Amino acid sequence: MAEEKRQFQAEVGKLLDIVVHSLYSNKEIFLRELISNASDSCDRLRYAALTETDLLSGDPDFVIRLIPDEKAGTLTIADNGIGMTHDELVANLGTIAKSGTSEFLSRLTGDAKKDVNLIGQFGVGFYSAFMVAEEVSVVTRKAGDASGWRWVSDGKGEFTVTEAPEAARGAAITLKLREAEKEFTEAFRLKSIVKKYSDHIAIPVKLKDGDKEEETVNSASALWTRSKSEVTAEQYKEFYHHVAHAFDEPWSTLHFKAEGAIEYTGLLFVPSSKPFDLFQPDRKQHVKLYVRRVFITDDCEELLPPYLRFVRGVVDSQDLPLNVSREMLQHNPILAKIRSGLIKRVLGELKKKAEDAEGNYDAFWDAFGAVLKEGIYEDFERRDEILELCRFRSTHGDGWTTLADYVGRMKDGQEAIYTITGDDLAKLKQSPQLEGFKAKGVEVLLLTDPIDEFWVSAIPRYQEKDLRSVTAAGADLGKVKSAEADDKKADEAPADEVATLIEALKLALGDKVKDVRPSERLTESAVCLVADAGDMSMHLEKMLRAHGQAPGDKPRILEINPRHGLIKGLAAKVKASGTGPLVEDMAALLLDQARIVEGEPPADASAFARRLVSVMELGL
Ligand SMILES: Nc1ncnc2c1ncn2[C@@H]1O[C@H](COP(=O)(O)OP(=O)(O)OP(=O)(O)O)[C@@H](O)[C@H]1O
Repeated sequence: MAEEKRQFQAEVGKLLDIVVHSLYSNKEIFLRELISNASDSCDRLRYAALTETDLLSGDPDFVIRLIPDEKAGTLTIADNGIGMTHDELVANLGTIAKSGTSEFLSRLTGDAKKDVNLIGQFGVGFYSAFMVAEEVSVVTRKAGDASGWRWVSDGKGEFTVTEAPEAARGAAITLKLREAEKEFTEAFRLKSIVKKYSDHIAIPVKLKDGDKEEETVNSASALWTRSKSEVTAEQYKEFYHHVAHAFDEPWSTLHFKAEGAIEYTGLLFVPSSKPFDLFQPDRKQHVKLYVRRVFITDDCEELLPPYLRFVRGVVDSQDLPLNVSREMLQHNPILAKIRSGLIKRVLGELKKKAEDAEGNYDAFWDAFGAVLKEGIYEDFERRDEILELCRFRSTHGDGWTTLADYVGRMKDGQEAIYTITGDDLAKLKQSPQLEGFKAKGVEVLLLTDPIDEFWVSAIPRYQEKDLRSVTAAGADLGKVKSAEADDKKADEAPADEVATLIEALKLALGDKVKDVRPSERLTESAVCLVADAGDMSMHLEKMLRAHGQAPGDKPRILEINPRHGLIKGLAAKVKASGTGPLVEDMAALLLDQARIVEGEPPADASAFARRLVSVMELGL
């Protein structure tokens, strides 16, 4: 077959451009990436060979070889792992299969300093070879195939693929080093890079230094099988980088051995920064499953629930059978026990860090709180435990609060834990719905994650206290004692005038509102909109509408503030001279204004403008 020329997918082109223009300050990490890929490839073949032993024929011992050639100025990283077919080669090294790639690339700014952090979260894997090489060739043969392929590229938009009958099983990546990067042929330099980043790789990494005997340059034992006292913080970190394809510091490292009826070892990490794909719809968990040190899968949903998908690492079971298939994993009682053991450990660790002043729990919460909160309504059994781990913004100061602290601050007569949902903290704080609560010193939780809408309505109670939205009708503020707020009663428009005004407003607004009623919650604003008990909250409706799935506009309840000058004036006017076009215009303006404060446009913008102008003219 003749040489086949192909273009990189546009996204790869863009990524390569950034890589080549050297965003990385430490280029040596290319070796970690390539060794990491080689080790994954051996892991996958080891697993495949459990059922198809022929795949290992003639070459049963896995090894990764580093072959520097000073004269030619090349470095080869060769493995005898699973290798790639022609189509896999084209797909794996010509496209990026990660979900969210385009979205990620669109976030790059072109400013090297900012982009380097983003790229760090994303990981460039194989493509990092182009940081040091002017040309990269990959010679590969898939285990079980008779013949192989050669892939060559200078990273400038195109690559070629030709048949390579001589290819050995696995993959050999040869880098033609740039003039300035020739140091990567020096044995001493390579050894120190392997020690630094790849010591924990469970497969031997061998280096041939000139005429000297080939030597193994890593420890080549699975890190999680070593005892804690033998592993340094640096080694844990490097292992985390390898297993998570991450670049940040782990926020927390859990290394443990469960013994008893079911035995397994775990080495788990909680990252310190958000991975770029945290909110992908698949909500996949990321802990790899091993059985007696043989890699089984990195796609085992049963291992951890979606609300712990920020956890990275490995679990190695003693008890599962080696030939465990995906179907067998599905309702496996051993796996179910491992899963609850892992959840317990992770939640226990979070609790410990939350109680430790030095634990930097706020940083964790900032990054992953929104994910953990999914557990409040998905893991009924551990709901209370998860709720205790949650942190909230509230009208009480600027920091985070726990629910327990909130309950401790509840006022005499306050029956419920009050919440308000929205998408912007600053705007929420200004919401007219909060006025009455602020006046009575009643604290309100300010919830701004999309997930909040769902769990708030799903959990009715915490410590025997109802959770109630301030925007829902019937938020019984009346029962909360407050001398200052009670004084304001005296300021209200007379009850009969208010009743007449309400009738006039109902008549003018018709079915645009579900009801009109006097408000207890307003102190400074004239009006606000609230959802009737049992109706969807306005914020949820807005969120659904943004996703094109909301039911039509539901009429809301318009609350009026009988203590507000405008309402008092309007009530007196209606009492004295009845309703008319001006009152109708004002009614419509009041409703539109309440909508605007909720972040919604007036129902009819031109009618709104016309009414506003005519009312303003009267004021002159
Ligand atoms: N030595 C190898 N042997 C077999 N397949 C390989 C090898 N190196 C890379 N691949 C294939 O190419 C794919 C892309 O590799 P690349 O390093 O870009 O990404 P990755 O390892 O999947 O993820 P990350 O970018 O997070 O490192 C791999 O998923 C794998 O399928």
